[in-house]
Amino acid sequence: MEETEQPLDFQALPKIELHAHLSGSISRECLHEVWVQKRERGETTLEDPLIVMPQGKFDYNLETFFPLFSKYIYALCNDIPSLTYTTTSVLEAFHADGVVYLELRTTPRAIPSANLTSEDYVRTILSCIAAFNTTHTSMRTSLLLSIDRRHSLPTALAIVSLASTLRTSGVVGIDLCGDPSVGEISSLVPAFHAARAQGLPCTLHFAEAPQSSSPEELQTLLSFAPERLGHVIHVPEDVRGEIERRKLGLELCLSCNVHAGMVVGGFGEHHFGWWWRRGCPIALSTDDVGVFGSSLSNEYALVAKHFGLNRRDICELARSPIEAIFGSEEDKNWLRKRMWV
Ligand SMILES: CNc1ncnc2c1ncn2[C@@H]1O[C@H](COP(=O)(O)O)[C@@H](O)[C@H]1O
Repeated sequence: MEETEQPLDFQALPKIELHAHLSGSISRECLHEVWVQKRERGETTLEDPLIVMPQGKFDYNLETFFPLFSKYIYALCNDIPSLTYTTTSVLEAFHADGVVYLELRTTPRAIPSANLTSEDYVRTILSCIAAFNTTHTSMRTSLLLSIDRRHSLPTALAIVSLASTLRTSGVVGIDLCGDPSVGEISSLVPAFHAARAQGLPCTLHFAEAPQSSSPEELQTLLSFAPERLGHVIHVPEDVRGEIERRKLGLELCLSCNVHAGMVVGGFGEHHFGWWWRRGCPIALSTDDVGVFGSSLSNEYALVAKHFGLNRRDICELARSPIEAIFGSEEDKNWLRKRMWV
């Protein structure tokens, strides 16, 4: 920040969040509340979330991070009341942090113990979003459906088909996510071709770890013609050039990358510095604020501090993802009027 400037209120700054995984965005306090309720009703034998994920612990690496979902959070958020409660709490937290446009993403999952299909799961999340959009008109939220790297082709195709069916109900695109150390991307090619054929925009976790950054994998991912990429960490120079040429939207998650040890050198060395003002829209994003503990307003504060961005730069940065949202032209116009200059 420049010496003469008033300090910027990063919470009041209208912000766009484009890379937030629903289950990873649930705060541990919220998980604890769900756990207390379930324990009182004799519905869970799980350990207290505040013991499993102690307050103040944010240094999850990729080995300890992914099992949090499969072994714990999914076992706790496993019926309509817990899904509704946690989703609404996530929406409230983004709203309170000054987010005006949110593309939340989630992996459709069936919950047989509650008799829920993966479509029921997605419809439950969509109805929370619709209710919140109605009551909180200063923030607009829509949903991306995530394909996990470990999914089989039939599952991935079913997710694309579900996204297509639910387009009029708040689904705006497809994401590719999951543990970067597992999964064979080439088997999923037909699913992304199907998404393309149906006009569904795509964002992909890209070069997130060395294991998921081979030249073959990066070329395969670029062949999906994605509109946006997430993380973009281990990207060779020629591929960076291609990303710049295509002006792809970039979802950069600084705290996640630093806390999880996915980048070296800390915040000041983050590749945000390389991508800033290269012509690609940049959406600073939280990834999993429930796990890594940094709100979107804090991500803007971190960038201002470590890269010396002044008020005007921050407003330019906050506006830059308008063109990269998967929402409508009307959403873009609405944002153009609301975002600070
Ligand atoms: C380190 N960053 C990341 N990289 C890759 N995938 C991630 C992720 N953070 C979250 N997920 C994906 O999102 C799921 C949880 O939310 P949903 O159940 O879908 O709402 C995780 O299981 C993982 O597949």
